[in-house]
Amino acid sequence: MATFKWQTIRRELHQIPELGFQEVKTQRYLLDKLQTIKTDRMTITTWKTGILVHVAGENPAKTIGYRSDMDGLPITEETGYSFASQHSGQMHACGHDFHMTIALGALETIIENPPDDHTVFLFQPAEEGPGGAWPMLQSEPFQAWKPDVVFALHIAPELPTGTVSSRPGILFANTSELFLDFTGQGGHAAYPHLTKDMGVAASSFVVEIQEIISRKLDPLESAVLTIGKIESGSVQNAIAETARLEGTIRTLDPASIGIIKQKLEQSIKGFEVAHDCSISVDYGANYYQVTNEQWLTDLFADVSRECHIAHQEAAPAMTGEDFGYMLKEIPGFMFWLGVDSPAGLHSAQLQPDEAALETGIRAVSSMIHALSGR
Ligand SMILES: CC(=O)N[C@@H](CCC[C@H](N)C(=O)O)C(=O)O
Repeated sequence: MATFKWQTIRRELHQIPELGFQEVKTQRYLLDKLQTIKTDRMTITTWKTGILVHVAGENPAKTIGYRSDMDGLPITEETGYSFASQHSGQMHACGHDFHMTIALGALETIIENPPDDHTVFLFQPAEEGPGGAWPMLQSEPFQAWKPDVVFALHIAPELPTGTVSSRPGILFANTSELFLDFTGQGGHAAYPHLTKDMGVAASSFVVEIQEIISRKLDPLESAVLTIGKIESGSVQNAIAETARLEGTIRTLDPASIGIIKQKLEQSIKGFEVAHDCSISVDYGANYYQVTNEQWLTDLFADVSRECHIAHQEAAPAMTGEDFGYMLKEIPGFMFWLGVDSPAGLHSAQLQPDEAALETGIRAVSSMIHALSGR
């Protein structure tokens, strides 16, 4: 029965994905659900499209924070779900519908059986971009209830349901978005010699910059440079005057991001001369690495085993998370929750196993209780 309730909530949230700082319906939905479980112990406040919920402890010595992200992605869903996204071109393709449902479930468990310490549940907007963690961290409501310790989870499609995974130290990478705009001389497709073709320039650029990782960075450093979107031209028989590339840079060492940006800028200068064009670069949102505190990660492994949830050591991943900014200021950790989906994160076919909702709720609420009074 309880599983059915969380499944319903997850499905309702799945239908209303919204992009970063546009989570208006999502916020309304969560506020309505929170009203149904509201007690005198709970204080609810909003910040932008986010929500903070304070639950007073029985005998508080500190505040424990738990964070869920809220936003969807600009991806057109291809799951075939009967409860697929009702928002055209937007999808919960990174599991934030799961994350929010689990936070609600853990909150309800905590209300039913309050720990000694205070708890703060953070529903944070804009994780996929432009980044809600950093401004939320500095907001007045966050500072008023600032947790002494904070944690979060992320679904892991490649791990079996009923399992969790984490590691001490670095779990997620440093990231920087990358937006490049090429401008040259367009013209008729039949007269290429009279133009500066930005379709050709941008395509060559995508290929050339692969060498930054393979030839210009120390091979012992872990790094990714991905162009995920290419846009150029408007018709088959004209040469494009503009092109836009959108991508992301990822590194495990924060210093490597600077090296990659410097090499990129050198390539840009060379390309401007070689292709007689101008190229502007914008690094968008930058996230700091997720670094897990050793004692908290160890405690989580013990808690998981005690509640019969299989725990395995994770490897660092090149995914990014603005939760890294919270962990930079407050001791904490993040863990992966197995959801056994053949399609991965950011796939239009992502189908996490809803049985994992119960595992997530149990893992989070048990960890809050284990932390309380320590
Ligand atoms: C867990 C996850 O998938 N997070 C996102 C974070 C995106 C950061 C930013 N928009 C960027 O692309 O650099 C990820 O793509 O790893």
